[in-house]
Amino acid sequence: MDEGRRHSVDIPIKKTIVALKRVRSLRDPTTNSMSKFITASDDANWEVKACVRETLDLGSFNSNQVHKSHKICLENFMLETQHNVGSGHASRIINNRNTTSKRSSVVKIKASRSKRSVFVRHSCRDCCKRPLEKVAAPPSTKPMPEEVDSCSGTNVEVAETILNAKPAKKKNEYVSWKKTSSMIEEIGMSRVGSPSFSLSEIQTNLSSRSTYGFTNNDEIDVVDSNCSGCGISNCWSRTPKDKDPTLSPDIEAQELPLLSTQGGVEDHKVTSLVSDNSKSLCQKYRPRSFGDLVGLKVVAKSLMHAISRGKIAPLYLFHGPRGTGKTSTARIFAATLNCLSVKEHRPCGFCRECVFLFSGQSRDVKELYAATINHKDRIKTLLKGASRDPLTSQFKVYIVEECHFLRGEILSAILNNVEILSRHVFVMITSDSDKLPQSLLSQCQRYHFPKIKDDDMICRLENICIQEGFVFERDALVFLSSKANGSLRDAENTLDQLALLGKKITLSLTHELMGVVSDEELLDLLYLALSADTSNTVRKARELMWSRIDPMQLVSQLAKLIMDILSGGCHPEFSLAAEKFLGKYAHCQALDSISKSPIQTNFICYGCSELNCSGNHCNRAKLEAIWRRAIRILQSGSLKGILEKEGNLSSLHIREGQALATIEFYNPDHVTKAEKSWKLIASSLQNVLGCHVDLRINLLSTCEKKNSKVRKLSLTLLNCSGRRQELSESNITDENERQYLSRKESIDEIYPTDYGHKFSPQIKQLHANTMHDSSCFHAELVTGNNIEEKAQSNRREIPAQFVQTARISMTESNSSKARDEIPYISIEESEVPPSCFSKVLKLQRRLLSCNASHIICLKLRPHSKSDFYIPKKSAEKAHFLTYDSYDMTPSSNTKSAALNEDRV
Ligand SMILES: Nc1ncnc2c1ncn2[C@@H]1O[C@H](COP(=O)(O)OP(=O)(O)OP(=O)(O)O)[C@@H](O)[C@H]1O
Ligand SMILES: [Zn+2]
Repeated sequence: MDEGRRHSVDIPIKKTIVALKRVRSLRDPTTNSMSKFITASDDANWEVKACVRETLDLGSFNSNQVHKSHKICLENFMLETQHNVGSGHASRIINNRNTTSKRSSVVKIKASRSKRSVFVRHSCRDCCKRPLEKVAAPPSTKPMPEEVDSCSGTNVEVAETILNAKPAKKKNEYVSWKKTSSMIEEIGMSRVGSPSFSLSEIQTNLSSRSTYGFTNNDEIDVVDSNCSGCGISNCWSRTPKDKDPTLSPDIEAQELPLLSTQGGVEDHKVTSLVSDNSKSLCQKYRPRSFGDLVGLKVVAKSLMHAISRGKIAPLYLFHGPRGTGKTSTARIFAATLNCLSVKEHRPCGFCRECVFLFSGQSRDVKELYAATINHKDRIKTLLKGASRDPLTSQFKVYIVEECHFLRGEILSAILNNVEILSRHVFVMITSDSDKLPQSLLSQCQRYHFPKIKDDDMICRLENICIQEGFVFERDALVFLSSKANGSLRDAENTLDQLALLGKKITLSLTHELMGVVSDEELLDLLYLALSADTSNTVRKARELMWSRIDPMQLVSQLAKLIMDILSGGCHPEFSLAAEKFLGKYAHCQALDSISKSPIQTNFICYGCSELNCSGNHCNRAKLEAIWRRAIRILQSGSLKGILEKEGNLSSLHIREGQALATIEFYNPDHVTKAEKSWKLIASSLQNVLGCHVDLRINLLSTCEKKNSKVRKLSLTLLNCSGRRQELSESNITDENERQYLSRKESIDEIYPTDYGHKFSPQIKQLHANTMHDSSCFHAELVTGNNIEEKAQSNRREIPAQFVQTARISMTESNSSKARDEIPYISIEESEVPPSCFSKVLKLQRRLLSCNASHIICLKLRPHSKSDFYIPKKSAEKAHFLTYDSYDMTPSSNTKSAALNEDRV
């Protein structure tokens, strides 16, 4: 359960090897601990002195079990390994669990995809014999040679390997030594020069064991060994498994915290003590309280509530991508379940249970790999052990890693027993929940661990950098996060590797380490390629490939960049590259065509069916990114300035290749300006979105600015293809808007000149007369000379109901009743997208039922003003007509409210 026990170091092997090749020559042994990487480096020199076993610890140690001299020893080892000094002479003996089966610590080196895990077990008999009190004692001041001597000749750690390569296929989850050795070779241990690490010896030792890792102990403890714990930070040995009577009270009395309750980077300081240098960042910053978890608020909250309300399920499933905190959360959960503190913040990190758990000494919390229990006998043993009451804790917790590897019968055994067991919790962990059978999924409480968002990751990395005293370029961290694919562990590991190069984390260094080309270079290449400069393109591409990058990587980066540019509107996280691209190469035709190519997907309002979207369910960041890009394309500086500072794209709906964009201002002057240039704005948005854009320009009152949730009462239907001036009670009350309205008395200001000609003088007059009349509705759904006629001719395309309703209104409007008392609706069916018919109907019905004083129908034929039909009497009361728009704006307060409540 402890750090070392599960995996002291999680290193993606390939990445590390590549990184180390680069890093090794540059590292500074006084500042950088390479110990954990040496394990994975293919040319590390393993000919070391006897004390190496202590220094080889890959960072697994108990944070309060530190020993300065061993740190020195470690540093010395670093030097020695580099200079190939000395030869190991400590004998290596495979830990035999059948002896005084005690703790050892395990280093797991993960080959992330292959699911192989390498466990390197270390134990140190001499060191381990030291009583624990020594552990907590001040760091030894003994000179290093004494330490070396004290360690020499002892039996030392040997590598043990479990390769769970394909356990699902293999019945025997323990892979043959052949595989083991090849794995060791793979991680660089083939270079072991000293007898202590000779493969043959390990082989002999390992092969002398019939099985690996398991004996018939009544409870399975994969990592037990015969080491009783030396208390040295760099030693992987552990204190005895049996409860050390001196430990718990002492620790409690000393109040030596292993972890914080508040979370945050600061707290880790406490835990790191002297041995920080040899810990990987992942270990050092492993979360130890719910507050430490990044990007897992919901999960943390839910688990905390479960505990505080005593609703503990017997079976949990934590699933999600790698490196997102599943194991850490499981440990925190287990710690909280058993924490003895009565205070609010749990796990406290101080109490006996917390200390035991986080130091890997808890006897009641066990972390198991599916492969290790994938055998009938073993699961039997495990369940037998589980059936006993917890030894010291409140709950026995079994954390089963990679549970998708569990065989059907094993899983059934667990599921059959899990309900019977009391005070036992199984936490199943998997990164591949698709492989899990339904039986498991339906029995457990599932928690999904999403990929960590880049922003969260950047924030975390920044904190770490500050805490570690790194000088960093934020762009480097942004880049790191973007490459981590949601895995915080990956990001931390890469940062760790970068830190080996020095305390300056720069973008260029990051690029180099990760073997990628910078955006700048990539854009240059893309520019060349798209501007048909073949020879230079080839030259540039060669240059890049010869310098450092793999051709496939280059192609993949290029493809991604192009995708980013194409999707820049919908994925603002990618827009950095796209922005550069557009800003720098706006003149390039080919690039223009890429960036302007239509985006077919409805990416703004996912499944949003609300037409008058307030923007709440649209992603604000995305809208902002689109808005920024649209502004940038504009030519006019003054318009740009106004839109940038005063304007806001509040919503965007894309349906069937048509977009409806709403932009908002708080000042009528800005609205006027925007209206005058609406064509420009619409076309720049069109460029960004790649589809036809209908624009709405809204004036918001200042009180709306204060409370952006308060929206005007308005209702918009379907895709507008024009603008709308919104007049509602909210803006009427505002002084600015009053001014705005009064200015609008001149009808020519209402519509820009392009459209002015489309309106007859009567219509214009009508607008002017009714502009401030808030007693009537305005509806404008429509165009067409003869709705009935059109309905007939298009009957097949228009749902019967729609036609019928249209007829009704037509009929009603033509009835003997005065037209000014009857809502009149006519419909230009050809312009109504079929998907919107039902909405037209709903609106229509609502209007009919709410006794609107007047509904004016404006038949619009954009190029023929004679087409306008306005019932004369209605016209007197008519309020406001937009054009060419399926749009209605209720302006009476009460009616507006009624309508709004019932929004389609
Ligand atoms: N949500 C997170 N909050 C804080 N740290 C995290 C988080 N996720 C990952 N880390 C960092 O990554 C390291 C590994 O996390 P952990 O082992 O919990 O991930 P995991 O999801 O269990 O991964 P895997 O599935 O590969 O076992 C932690 O030590 C921590 O430094
Ligand atoms: Zn506690």
